[in-house]
Amino acid sequence: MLYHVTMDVNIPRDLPADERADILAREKAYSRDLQRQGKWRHIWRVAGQYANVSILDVQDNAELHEILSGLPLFPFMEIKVTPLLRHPSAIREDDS
Ligand SMILES: O=C(O)C[C@H]1C=CC(=O)O1
Repeated sequence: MLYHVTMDVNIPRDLPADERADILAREKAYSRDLQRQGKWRHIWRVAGQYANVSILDVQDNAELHEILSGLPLFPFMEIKVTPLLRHPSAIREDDS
């Protein structure tokens, strides 16, 4: 199943710099691993915001929840999920 996910990040200003750097490094590795697996298909920065728009391709709601709640930045994110399905007018065969 495909999901459109928006992640707004809000890291507290008083988080120690080394802790922040550690979380960001773990977040990057976690996200890249899922991209290599094909589960995190797209990630885009939202211009002018510390936020991203992503497309995830996972088995079901339970797997999506497991992945999102495992994000190192999860405690500092507001996440919105929209489930997607193929549009009847879509012409790309390799995109569902
Ligand atoms: O920077 C972000 O948008 C938050 C987060 C999501 C993946 C990643 O590497 O960082």
